[in-house]
Amino acid sequence: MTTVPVPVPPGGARERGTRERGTQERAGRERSERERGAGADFPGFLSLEQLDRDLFRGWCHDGIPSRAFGGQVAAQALTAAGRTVPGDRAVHSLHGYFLRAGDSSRPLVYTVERIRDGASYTSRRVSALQGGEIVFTLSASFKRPERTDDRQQAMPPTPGPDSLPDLYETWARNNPQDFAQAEFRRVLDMRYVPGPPEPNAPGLTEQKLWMRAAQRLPDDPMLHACALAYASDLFLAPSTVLSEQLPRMLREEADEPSSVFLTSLDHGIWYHRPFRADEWMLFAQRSPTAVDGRGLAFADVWSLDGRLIAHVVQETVARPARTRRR
Ligand SMILES: CCCCCCCCCCCCCCCC(=O)SCCNC(=O)CCNC(=O)[C@H](O)C(C)(C)COP(=O)(O)OP(=O)(O)OC[C@H]1O[C@@H](n2cnc3c(N)ncnc32)[C@H](O)[C@@H]1OP(=O)(O)O
Repeated sequence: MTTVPVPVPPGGARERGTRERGTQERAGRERSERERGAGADFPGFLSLEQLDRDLFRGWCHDGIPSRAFGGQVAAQALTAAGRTVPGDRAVHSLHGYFLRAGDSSRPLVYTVERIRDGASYTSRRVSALQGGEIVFTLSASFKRPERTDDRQQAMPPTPGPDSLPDLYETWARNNPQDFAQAEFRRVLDMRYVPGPPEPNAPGLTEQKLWMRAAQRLPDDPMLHACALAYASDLFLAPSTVLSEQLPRMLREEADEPSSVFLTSLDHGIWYHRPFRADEWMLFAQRSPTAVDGRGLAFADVWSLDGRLIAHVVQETVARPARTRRR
């Protein structure tokens, strides 16, 4: 069963057998992760072994049952691209397609193509492979900084993160087993902003979350860009269908496994202004449409001091979950 357990993660009988088998496999894998020296922080989650000039290998943690977490694959692909770019250029946009489910028990190999090195802009294409098949493709563009006018809209009024409960505490109360295995806590602090009882406009779903890296990160802008990419794949998929269900998972009465199959199809990020991913970032998300088994969602990403630091767009497969094979 490859259903992504959103918004109410697994813990029910439906997924328990797989989970127990997974525990033994995971023990072996964690051992080998330690042997490889990968740490439980962003530098560890994004660490890549360089096999050749433009060829890298990385490992994904568990986290999304039966498939590698797309945010980690995208962030590792971006890390690989960044390793081939001169240090005076920062990433300003990326576009990726999730083509096959990644298997977190096996490494991913990242090949980087140097598409263009211009005077101002640098373009890279990355393919992430497993077993000789492409799992994810990324196009990323980097540029030298320029001094021009700075215009942005104002941040919407939002309760600050310090006034909101830790998302994991609520999660743990509702999903104790799942919580114990969540990899996300190792790298992300999260606060859910309670939304209005009714959507602001018919057909529109909205949700806001504060997120930041759980540990202080080194002063490497590329690492902060990759951390944002990682975090940005967590809650856009649910926001395409789950305006009511995401808040529901945070309440005590959340007891039913999700009946929705959600998986990220493609992902785009535009980075606007310098930021630190170890400081609070507000992901203000909205989804104006879901149809034909696909939902589209946008996130405006704000720093705590009201700077618009990025935009994220994602298309997601959103279907009723199959409980047995066709
Ligand atoms: C408080 C703190 C908590 C922190 C914790 C928070 C977590 C709470 C948020 C979580 C949020 C998650 C968000 C994840 C976001 C990603 O990370 S998802 C991972 C990244 N994306 C991917 O892996 C997608 C990769 N791409 C693909 O898998 C394929 O291209 C696609 C999109 C499925 C299309 O493939 P296709 O072969 O053309 O399509 P199709 O035949 O329809 O389906 C292929 C397979 O998909 C599966 N599938 C398709 N439809 C269904 C369905 N309706 N039901 C079940 N399975 C299905 C089946 O395995 C199917 O294979 P078969 O069983 O038919 O053999």
